[in-house]
Amino acid sequence: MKVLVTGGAGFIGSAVACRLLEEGHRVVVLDDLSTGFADAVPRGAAFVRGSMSEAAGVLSGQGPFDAVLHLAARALIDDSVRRPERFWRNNTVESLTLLDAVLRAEVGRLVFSSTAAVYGQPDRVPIEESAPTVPANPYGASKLAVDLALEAYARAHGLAAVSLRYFNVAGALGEFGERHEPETHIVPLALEAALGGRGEFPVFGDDYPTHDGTCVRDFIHVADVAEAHLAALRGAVPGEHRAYNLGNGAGFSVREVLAAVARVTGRRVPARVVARRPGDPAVLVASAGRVRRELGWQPARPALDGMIEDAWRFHRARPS
Ligand SMILES: NC(=O)c1ccc[n+]([C@@H]2O[C@H](COP(=O)([O-])OP(=O)(O)OC[C@H]3O[C@@H](n4cnc5c(N)ncnc54)[C@H](O)[C@@H]3O)[C@@H](O)[C@H]2O)c1
Ligand SMILES: O=c1ccn([C@@H]2O[C@H](COP(=O)(O)OP(=O)(O)O[C@H]3O[C@H](CO)[C@H](O)[C@H](O)[C@H]3O)[C@@H](O)[C@H]2O)c(=O)[nH]1
Repeated sequence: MKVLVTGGAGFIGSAVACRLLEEGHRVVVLDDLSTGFADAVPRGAAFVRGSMSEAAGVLSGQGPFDAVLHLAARALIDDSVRRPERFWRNNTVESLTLLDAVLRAEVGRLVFSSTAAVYGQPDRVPIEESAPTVPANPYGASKLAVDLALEAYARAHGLAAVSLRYFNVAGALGEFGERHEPETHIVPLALEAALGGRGEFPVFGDDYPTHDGTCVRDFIHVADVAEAHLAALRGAVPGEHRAYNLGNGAGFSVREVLAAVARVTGRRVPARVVARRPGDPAVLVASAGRVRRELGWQPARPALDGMIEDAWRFHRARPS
C-alpha cells in the first residue's frame, strides 16, 4: 500500500512508519516538526515538512494513496489545560481539514491516533470502548471531536476508519524512541532522574484513591502500537468507524514505575512528592478485548520492565 503518515517524525509515528516500510509499504511522512525531529523519519520514507492541514497538496501531488495514518497532534495534557485554543485548532480544526482532503482524494482507509484521555475519569476500570466519553482535559476533548467526526464521515462517505485509543505508550523500537523537548513523560523522566541528570523526579500527587496514592496507568510498548496500526489497516471496514482501546489491561502506579526503573537501571531514582498535575485522572486501565476479538491484535511485549529496558537502551544511545 501507499500510506501517508502524519506525525511520522514523532515518537510513535516514526515507529509506525518504520514497521510499514519493513512490511513493504510505501510511506510518505507529513510532519511540521513542531514536536518531532527530521532525523526520526525512517530511511526509506519520503518526508514532507508541513502541516496536516496541507495534506490536500500531498495527497493529490504524490498520490494515489491507499491509506492515511493520522498521528500528528499536540499531546501534552497539562499544556492543553493552560492553552486549550492551540489544541482545538491543531488537533480538531486541522484534523477536519485533513479529513476533507482524504475524502476529496478518495483515500479509502484512515487510522486515527485517539487516546485513553477521551474517557476522562472512568466510572469503572478496566475501561471498555462503550464507556462514557467525558474528557477531563481539552486534549482528550480535541481528540474525541475527531472520533465523532470519523463516525459520521465513515457512514456518510464509505470511509474505512479506525480510532486507536492508546493508553500510555512507552519503550522504543530500535532507534525510534521517546524524545520530546521538553520531556514530560514518566518513563524518560524517571530514566533521566536515575542517570542523575535532572535532580529529583516529581511525583504528581500521592493522595489519589489508588493502592499507594499515586496515579495508575496502563503502559503499552510502542512496538505493539505499531503492530496495531498494521492490523487496523488490514481490518478496517468501508462505511464503518471502529474505536479500539490499546492497552495491556494491567495498571502500574507512578511509584511502581519508579521501582521498575530502579530495577532495570540498577540505580536509585531520587523522587519527591509534589502537587497533583491538573487534568490527570487517577486510574486509566484498558479493557482491550475488542481489538483482540475483531483485529486479532494482542500485545507481544506486555512486561513493564521490558518496555523500560528498551527505553533505557534508546536513552543511553542518545545521552543528550
Ligand atoms: N505518547 C502517548 O502515550 C500517547 C497516548 C495516546 C495517544 N497518543 C497520540 O499519539 C500520537 C503521537 O504521539 P507521540 O507521543 O508520538 O507525540 P510526538 O509529539 O512525538 O509526535 C507528534 C508528531 O506530530 C507532529 N505534529 C503536531 N502537529 C502537527 C501538525 N499540525 N501538522 C503536522 N505535524 C504535526 C509533531 O511535529 C510530532 O512529530 C498523537 O496523536 C498523540 O495524541 C500518544
Ligand atoms: O514528572 C512526572 C510525569 C508524570 N507523572 C505521572 O505519571 C503518569 C503518566 O504521565 P505521562 O505524562 O507520562 O502521561 P499521561 O498519562 O499524562 O499521558 C499520556 O497518555 C495519555 C493517554 O492515557 C495521552 O494520550 C497522552 O498523549 C500521553 O502523553 C501520570 O499519572 C502523571 O501524573 C509524574 O508523577 N511526574
